[in-house]
Amino acid sequence: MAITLGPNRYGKAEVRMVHVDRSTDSHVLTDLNVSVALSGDLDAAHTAGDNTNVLPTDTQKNTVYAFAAEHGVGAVEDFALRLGRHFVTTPSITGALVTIEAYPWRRLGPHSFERGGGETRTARVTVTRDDEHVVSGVTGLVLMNTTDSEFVGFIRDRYTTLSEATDRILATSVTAAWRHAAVPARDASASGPGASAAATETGASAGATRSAAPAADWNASYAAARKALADAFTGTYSRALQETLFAMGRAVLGSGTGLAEVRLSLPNRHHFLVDTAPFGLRNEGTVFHADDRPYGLIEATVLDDERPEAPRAWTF
Ligand SMILES: O=c1[nH]c(=O)c2[nH]c(=O)[nH]c2[nH]1
Repeated sequence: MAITLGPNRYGKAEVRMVHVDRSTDSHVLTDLNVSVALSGDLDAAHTAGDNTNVLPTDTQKNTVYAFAAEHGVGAVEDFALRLGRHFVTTPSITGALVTIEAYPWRRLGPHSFERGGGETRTARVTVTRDDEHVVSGVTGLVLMNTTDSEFVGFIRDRYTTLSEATDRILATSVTAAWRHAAVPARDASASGPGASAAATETGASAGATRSAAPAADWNASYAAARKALADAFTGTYSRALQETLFAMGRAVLGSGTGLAEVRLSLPNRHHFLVDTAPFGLRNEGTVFHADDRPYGLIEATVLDDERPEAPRAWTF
């Protein structure tokens, strides 16, 4: 039996960083959870205990803080790209995955904020010597329709007890991630705080084959995609959560230019009508039990099939 080392990666996970931009009287608060995973010429670290090629995860964590201190944060996609491009300048490191969760804070005043209980914005950036991918997304976006949802016509076998529902609650907590077809070239993306510093770094992007695109307004793109998700959920008469999912995926791809693919994961947050007959009361769709588990889990990828696939964007 020959035992060899398979694919591997390593990095600092979940660097919790809060950044306060004080450059205006109205402070800008950014609350992030940043994870880094690096790959490259790391066989000897695993097989011979030789750390010559290892950039410590502690250094990776420090780099996250240092980049924010030096350049500010800006859109999470730009911050992740700056970090990823930096890490692959280390000779032994050929690939970097930077994932970011951005926690929402609602402004209460110029320097006061209330933590939003709502959704988390996400970014997943992969950088190698040859290509770059940006996937933006959202998780924990909880939506409910109190009507305009049915579920009928499904298979019935000897184990089926479910009644057909012609008017039910449809609720879900959306996890969605959408892939941008092109990534702005280093110079084009170097806008916002610290742009000049980022633009003057020497890096691996020189000579790499990347599909260059104009500087992206990641924040506007995120807002449009998020609105498309909510509008499609609200506006679709649903014969199954599967149908709603596809409508949401189509809406995201149509929400802006340059979106190639969206992956959706939608738990069906079941709301069961409570039987009030034992109390001599009718329940005409007013009193429900919100069940937390088990739940149906509806997942799919929706693609613009004129754009090339990019499995590396998801499986790094
Ligand atoms: O929208 C639904 N899709 C299903 O596949 C399913 N299965 C089920 O029991 N309820 C539902 N609802």
